[in-house]
Amino acid sequence: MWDELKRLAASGAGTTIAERFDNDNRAAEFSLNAAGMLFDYSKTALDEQSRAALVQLAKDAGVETHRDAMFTGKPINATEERAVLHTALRNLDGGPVVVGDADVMPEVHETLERMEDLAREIRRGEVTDVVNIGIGGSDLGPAMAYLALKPYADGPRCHFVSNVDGADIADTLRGLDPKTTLFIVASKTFTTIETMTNARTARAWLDDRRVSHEGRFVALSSNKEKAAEWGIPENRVFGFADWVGGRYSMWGPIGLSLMVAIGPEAFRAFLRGGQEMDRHFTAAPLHQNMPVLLALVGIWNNQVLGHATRAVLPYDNRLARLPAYLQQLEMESNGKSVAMDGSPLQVDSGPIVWGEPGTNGQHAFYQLIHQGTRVVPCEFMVAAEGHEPDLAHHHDLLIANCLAQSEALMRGRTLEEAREICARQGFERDELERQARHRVFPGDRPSTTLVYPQLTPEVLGKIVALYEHRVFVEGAILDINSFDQWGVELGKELAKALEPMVTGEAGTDEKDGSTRQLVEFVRRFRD
Ligand SMILES: O=P(O)(O)OC[C@H]1O[C@H](O)[C@H](O)[C@@H](O)[C@@H]1O
Repeated sequence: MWDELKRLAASGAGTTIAERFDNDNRAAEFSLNAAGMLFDYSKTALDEQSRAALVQLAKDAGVETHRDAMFTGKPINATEERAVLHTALRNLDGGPVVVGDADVMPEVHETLERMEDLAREIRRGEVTDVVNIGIGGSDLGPAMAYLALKPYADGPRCHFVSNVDGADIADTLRGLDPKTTLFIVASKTFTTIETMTNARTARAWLDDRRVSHEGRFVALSSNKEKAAEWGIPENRVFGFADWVGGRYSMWGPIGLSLMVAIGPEAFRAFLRGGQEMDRHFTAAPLHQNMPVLLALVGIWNNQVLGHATRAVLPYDNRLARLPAYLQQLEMESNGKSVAMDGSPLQVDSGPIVWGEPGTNGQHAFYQLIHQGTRVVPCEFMVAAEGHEPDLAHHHDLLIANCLAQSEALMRGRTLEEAREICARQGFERDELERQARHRVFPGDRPSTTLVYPQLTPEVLGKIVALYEHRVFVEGAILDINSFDQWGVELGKELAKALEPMVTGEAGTDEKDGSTRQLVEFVRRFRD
């Protein structure tokens, strides 16, 4: 099928995206309205044939069987022999979900209710600031969502400390009152060096100010023993099972900071949104299935056409951390070189994901997107309505900018048009020709646009679940295990060995010349 797709791509290469709009129905035929959102993928090089071939690719890869295996608790994370059931965390009014021979839903509900009790208590009490200490999946989800849902945040202020760089926690704690600050230590394993180092620093910060630890710490972890060892009382520990992957964990205890900020009701709305996307994903046929289509467009651009990156461009300032969140979700899930059976991948792994909110990006890196030599498929997203009714004219401009970019990418500007512009500006002959060439836009650059009504908790839930399932579908098609992350281990091991070299307790003889030189240079400032 890959060969067939490449053949279709080559045979379609002579037709531009803009020319494909000669068919009046293209916009409707190459978009999907589901779960209250519109996903428009008509500004891509796909045609009916290539889309059908991609749907067939998904079928051949057994996407539906894999999907059902995930939702029914089969151990699809085969390198760690774990089920993958973050969807159970948002299965609010769904049926039982069985892992092994036990229904996991009673415990999911019980934990959710305990979280809600604590969140209510915190929101009623004297806590002014909540500091979530976590990294990766124990940071990016709640940090992204806290910013996204600022209009709903009526609880204590939340802060997110992730980096082992002392600057992070120092800057966060400066100005906070130790008597009204609550620390949430969020770590699935409760062994992550960055998080445990920051948590110890938080404890020392309280000690230095002679404030008792009592009631000041909450732990979110799968490793309840380690959390207990750390001295956090059992009723302040919120556990989750190993079938919740770190980067898929914001729906459960890892979302506590968000729940405290926006309140349990709004958090439930977020879960409901995720569940609605799950229902769509499990019920809709592949060719009318939003996560599947988003994945197929991704596969087409990346593995078939060979575009190595994709830009996520939310025209929504509150989604500023979404690209970072998606970098972990997509790249930690699908950045792998071997198939499930350990053999080398036959095609490229998942793409490099990056992005920034529009319109800021327009004034920075869009130059390359429009005129660079490489094609960057763009994923635009925008809300029909903002949260600032008094500033509706800002929102109109925001939408206009978003739509203008996808139009510009597709249409481009011909040399002829550029010459006319230059002639109007008074350039003549050779100079006109030279100037005109700088003003040409190649066009024919693909993009998709997701439009949602407003960035509410429910809509955010839908968007996050949409991307989770997109990653799942791409992983299934590529025959990748999207749920392990062995690629992060080597650096961790080497860092452990390097620390005593940095402090001078161990020599660097065994290291390569470059590493030795770098350590020695740093050490010059220490002695
Ligand atoms: O939640 P933790 O166990 O502290 O893990 C935090 C993060 O670090 C790991 O190295 C993984 O790469 C991430 O997937 C994980 O989210």
